[in-house]
Amino acid sequence: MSTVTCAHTSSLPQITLPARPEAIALPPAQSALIVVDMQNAYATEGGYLDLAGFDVSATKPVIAKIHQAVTAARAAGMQIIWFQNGWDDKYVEAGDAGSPNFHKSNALKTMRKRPELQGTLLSKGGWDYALVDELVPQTGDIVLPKPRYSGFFNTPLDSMLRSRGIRHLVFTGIATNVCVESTLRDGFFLEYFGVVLEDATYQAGPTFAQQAAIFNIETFFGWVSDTDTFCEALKA
Ligand SMILES: NC(=O)N/C=C\C(=O)O
Repeated sequence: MSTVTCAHTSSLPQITLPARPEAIALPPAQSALIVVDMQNAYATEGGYLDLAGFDVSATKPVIAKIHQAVTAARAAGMQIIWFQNGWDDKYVEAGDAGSPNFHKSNALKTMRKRPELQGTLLSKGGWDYALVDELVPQTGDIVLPKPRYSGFFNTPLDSMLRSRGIRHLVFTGIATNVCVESTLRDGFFLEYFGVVLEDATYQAGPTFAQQAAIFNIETFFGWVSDTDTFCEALKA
């Protein structure tokens, strides 16, 4: 089977990650493991997605897979980047009625429907905004707040990656079909190689949303692998 190799990092030490639609070469020192929005909002019952009517009951195994991937990536010298989605407690960063985000964000819509929740969902400093207890950033990791679905919008992500020579992004987190896919797509347009560890992600919505996102990534925007394969490849 062929292996995709970035022409600009091919002289660096590489691992070969078995993936779909084909294996991809990753130089660990020029790769980042991105953990997308593993906050109570997205992974814990009583958080935003749950309150908005999305099923989060099966996210525990995903948290365990992310922990496994982060541990292996850190040991291999990969940069770990934790995204945290949300806004200031007055929701100025969320945008007013002149922003599509005001109209489409299910967190903002849920709070308008249930005013007793106002100020609680995805608000910086609150429980909903916090990362889940099981996943704790360590010294040297980057924790990056982001105000929109894509981690590349209104954040310093692109310059942080370019200043470190990082061209390869390995994605985990929630939700596959929203913030994971949005960031991976924007990365593709910015010339980053994006890989998703399928079992370390979870969708917002029905399972077909996960399948469609994985299909799109595998077919058009990047590569798809899984956590055990990633950890094995790093060990080798
Ligand atoms: N982290 C995400 O994928 N978020 C999805 C929906 C939202 O933030 O409203």
